[in-house]
Formats: sequence, C-alpha cells, structure tokens
Amino acid sequence: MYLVTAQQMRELDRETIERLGIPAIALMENAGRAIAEEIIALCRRRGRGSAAPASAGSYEAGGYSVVGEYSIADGHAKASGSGGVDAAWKGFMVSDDVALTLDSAAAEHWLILVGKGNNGGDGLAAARYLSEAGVAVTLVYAVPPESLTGEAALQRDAAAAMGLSAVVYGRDRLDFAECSGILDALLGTGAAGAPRGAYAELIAAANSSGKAIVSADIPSGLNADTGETHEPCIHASVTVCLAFLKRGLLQYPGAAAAGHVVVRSIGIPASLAREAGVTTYLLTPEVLRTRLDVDLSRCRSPEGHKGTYGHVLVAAGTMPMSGAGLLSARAALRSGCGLVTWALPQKLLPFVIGAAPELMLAAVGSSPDGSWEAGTAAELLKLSVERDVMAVGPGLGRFTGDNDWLRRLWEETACPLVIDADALNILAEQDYSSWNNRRQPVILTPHPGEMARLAGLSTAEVQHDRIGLALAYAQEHGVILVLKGAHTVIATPEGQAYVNTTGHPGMGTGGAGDVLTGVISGLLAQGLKAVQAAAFGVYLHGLAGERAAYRRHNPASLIAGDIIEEL
Ligand SMILES: NC(=O)C1=CN([C@@H]2O[C@H](COP(=O)(O)OP(=O)(O)OC[C@H]3O[C@@H](n4cnc5c(N)ncnc54)[C@H](O)[C@@H]3O)[C@@H](O)[C@H]2O)[C@H](O)CC1
Ligand SMILES: [K+]
Repeated sequence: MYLVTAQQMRELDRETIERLGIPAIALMENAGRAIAEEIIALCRRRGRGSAAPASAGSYEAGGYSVVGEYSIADGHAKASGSGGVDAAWKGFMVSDDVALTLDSAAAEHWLILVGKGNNGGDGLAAARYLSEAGVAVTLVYAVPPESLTGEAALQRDAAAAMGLSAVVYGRDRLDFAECSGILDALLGTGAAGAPRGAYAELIAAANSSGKAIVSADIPSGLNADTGETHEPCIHASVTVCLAFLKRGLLQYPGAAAAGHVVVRSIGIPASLAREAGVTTYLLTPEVLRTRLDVDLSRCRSPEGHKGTYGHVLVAAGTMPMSGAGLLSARAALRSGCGLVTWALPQKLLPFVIGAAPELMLAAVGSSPDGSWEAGTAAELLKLSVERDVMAVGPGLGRFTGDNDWLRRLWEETACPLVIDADALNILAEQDYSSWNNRRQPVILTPHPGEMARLAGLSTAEVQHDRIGLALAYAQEHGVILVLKGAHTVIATPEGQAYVNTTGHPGMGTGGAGDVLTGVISGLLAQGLKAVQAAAFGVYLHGLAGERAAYRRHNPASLIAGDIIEEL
C-alpha cells in the first residue's frame, strides 16, 4: 500500500485528470460515494441499521445471488408460502445497492461540515448519496457557499438543486446536539497551517459535541505529511482516506486523531503512483512479499543444518547491563539463525554461563570491572571473520577510546553491521561520513532519543516528521535506518521507506530494542538482504510483541523476554 504526501497526491490527481482524461468531478463523485458508504457502514456498526453488511455475493446452483438480507426471489417465495426459493424456479430477481442502503436511515441526521476547497466538494457529493439513502443531512458551510469555485461549486449547485438543507456558519442557527453524526469535509490536503476562523470554531464544536465524526480524506487540522495535529484538530472515529494513504495518518499524533482509517479507491490507478516514483509504503505482508521479495514462510530446508542458517556475533553487555547482551543473543537465535556467539567482557563471563545454553560465549578484554576496552576491537575483528553479521551496542556502556574502537569495526569488518544503543551514541559523536566506505551494509536502530543525537536535533524535532527525517538521514549517510517507536520507520539509502504498524504499546519496556537488534541480526545471518532483514525483523518483532501482550492479564506487565518467546 503506497504512502503519499499532499504534494504527491496533488500530482496524482492532476495526472489522472490531464493524462488519463478522467474528469475531476468524476473523482469527486467517487470520493463522495465512498464517504457515504463508509458513513452508512458506521451507522450499521452502531446498531442503527437492521440490514446486515452486504454478504459476499453467493451464487447458488439456480444462478441467483443473495446480497444483504433480501432478494426479490425470497419475496416471491414468501408470498407463495414456499418458505424459501424453490431451487427449480429461477424467478426474476433484482438486488439493491446494499452499500448505500440503511434501514434505520430515518433515525439519522448528519451534519456535513463543508470547507471551501475540494475536500468540501467531496463532502457535498457524499451528502447527496446519504440523502438518497434516506439519511437527513444539513450542509454547514464554513464560508458563504457563493465563494466556492470549480468542482466544489458544481457540487454546491447539485446539492441545492436536490433541496438539501444548508446553513452558513456564523449566519444561521446551528445545533450539534440535534445530529447523529458529523462529516468533516472542511480541510483536506490543501490545508496550510492551523485551522483559522470559522474552520477552527467548527472543528472545536464538532469535537466537543460528542458525536461520531467521519473525516473526508484526513481529519481537518492534521498535517497530511507529518502527522502533526494543529490546534484544533478533528478527532475522528473514521477517516475515509481517498485514493492513497497519506503519510500523516500513520504518524502520531495524527494516527490517533484519524481513528479507523479506510482507504477507498476513487479511480486514480495505483500504477500512477509507481510511475510517479512514490517509494514509501505501509509495511504489510503484501509489501513484504511483492516489494521486498521476502519469503514470509521462512521455511527450513529439509537438509539444512545449523551452518545453513548463519552465525551472528553479538558484541554487547557489561556487568550492570548484561541482560541486554543476553536478550539480543537469544532473540537472534529465536529469529532462526543457526549459531550465535556473544562476545562479552571477560569479567562478565562466569555470571552468564548457562544463562542461555544455546549461545556460544567469547570473553574479550581483561578489564577488572567488566567494562569494554578499546583493545577489544582486534579481538572482535578476529571473531567477525567467521561470522555472517555483527550486532554491536546493547548494554555496551561507554569506555575510553570507544570512538576509535567503533571506527575500526566500521572500517575493518567484512560482514553487515547492526548498530544499536550505546554504539549509536558513540557514532553520534563523530563525523563518520569521513570513515572508509564499507562494502557490507550498516543498519542503525535508534529510538527517537538516539536519533536526536545522531541527527543533532531535539527528540521533539525527530518526532515531528519521522518518515521525512528517516529518509533524509538514510540517504545522506548511506545506511539503513530503523527509527523505532510507535509505527517504526525503515528507510533505505535508495530513498524507500516502510512504515510498520504491528506492535503494541506494552512493548515500551526495557530490552525490547535489544530483542529487535537480535531479530534483525538473526535474519541477516540467514541470508536476507539488509532492507529485508530490517523490515521483516521489525514486522515480526511487532507481531511477537502483540502476541506477548495479549498473553498477559494486562499488557503493562509485558517484559522484553516475553517477546522473544513469541517469535
Ligand atoms: N480531483 C478532485 O476533485 C479530488 C479531490 N480530492 C479532495 O480534495 C482535497 C484537496 O482539496 P483542495 O481544494 O486542494 O484543498 P482543501 O479542500 O483541503 O481546502 C483548502 C482550502 O481551505 C482553505 N484553507 C487552507 N488552509 C486553511 C486553514 N489552515 N484554515 C482555514 N482555511 C484554510 C483555503 O482557502 C483552501 O482553498 C483532498 O483532501 C480530497 O478531499 C481528492 O483528493 C480526490 C480528487
Ligand atoms: K477533512
């Protein structure tokens, strides 16, 4: 599933209209219909509708279809008292447009908040379809309707010609308490800055009304690119996103303001997005399979052996943070690699023997306090020769000479590097663009605080536009960047970005990041390309976290080791 910016959406709109010749008004009609269908579906889900959602068309031997709860054939059958359609009788049958039918329409009255632009136009089109379904609608113009132009003006005139009731905010009486729902068609991808004037007042009133709000395309007040929510911003139950998923709907706080996001096609071909060079995706199994060529089955070869699945070297842990090394190393094994060697300070070794019998341990250095030493770089380089990937950083701590230590690993290892935790903090202190180029990829796995240090920004600035920042950093530094957090972003030096939505808030617990480092390293060791291992690793880590969270009486009690057990 593509993720687009507002600008990319405008270009795709224009391409569709000008190159394919599909009129803008047709796209708007499609948008309006899609929005109306989702509002009707919401009303049903709220239990207001008696018609069950349209069942999949099931074609019986007699060649008739049952859609929804009613068909003419059933009607005939009931009339004839046969209690059901006689299979031999192939009565004439007509089904209705279930998606736009609501039995309880009479109980519904929706306010349609109409902005000046095409977002407002979408709302006006939706109002006509809702009215056709028997839902009472009142158009609430944020600006005098005569100021609408283009397709929005066409929709305005059509709504007026249909006699839809309309009020102008600030001029006419308006009571949100009288409605059963609100369609937010104030601002879409053409918005700029915080909502102003009547728009801001209508957004605030809608939010405080307590009514269910459906947003057209994006919640008004949301930055479509960054997920930043202006003050005020609509808090929607459902956002009907048109054509392509907007980046801002996946980035918090926007992701929270959007409610349930449903992407609806309106006639803009997905191929245009590919041709336009859109390379940001929602990370789904489909994207993993088709874009990243990942074998989701992770099947094992019948003649495989531990050597088949690669060998991970983990350089991690100190006396106070031995667990980080253990978590990473165990997670690497659980991700399916064949062997894991955990390189750790000599002093630490006796305490972790047997902690995970499946691990091989390699004591390095001779520091009396179990910290790392600059001289261990040579030992790690020697160990890395027989390993397929090196993970460095979990529980590493800081030590004298650590800058040169990391530089040696960067410049002299011949295997891919996964750099996490304190190793990222070491990296952040240097201009590593001057270091020798590497033939093998590097994956950085910062949380927002570590990213802030790497990029020389505040954490708030990192969170302001996670996708944009991750892409810029990955391309500038030639690394694969895994920017952790709610909806982790995986960005590549070539400019692709994948946004992951698996995971659970309970995963905000010490060591969860160490586990991810192990998972990514374990997948790399099994031969996945770096971007495959990063994306698939994040995806699997999130799924495991979900399963682990649901096993607890309360997700708050989830701890990192639980995630490993669910891999
Ligand atoms: N081809 C089509 O018809 C399609 C339309 N789509 C829908 O169109 C919107 C984008 O429409 P656009 O006209 O570009 O902008 P908006 O409707 O979002 O509104 C912009 C409008 O609002 C005023 N404005 C801008 N910022 C503010 C602010 N901060 N406060 C107050 N007012 C503001 C300004 O006057 C602008 O004119 C898109 O989201 C879809 O809903 C579909 O994309 C399908 C194709
Ligand atoms: K909107």
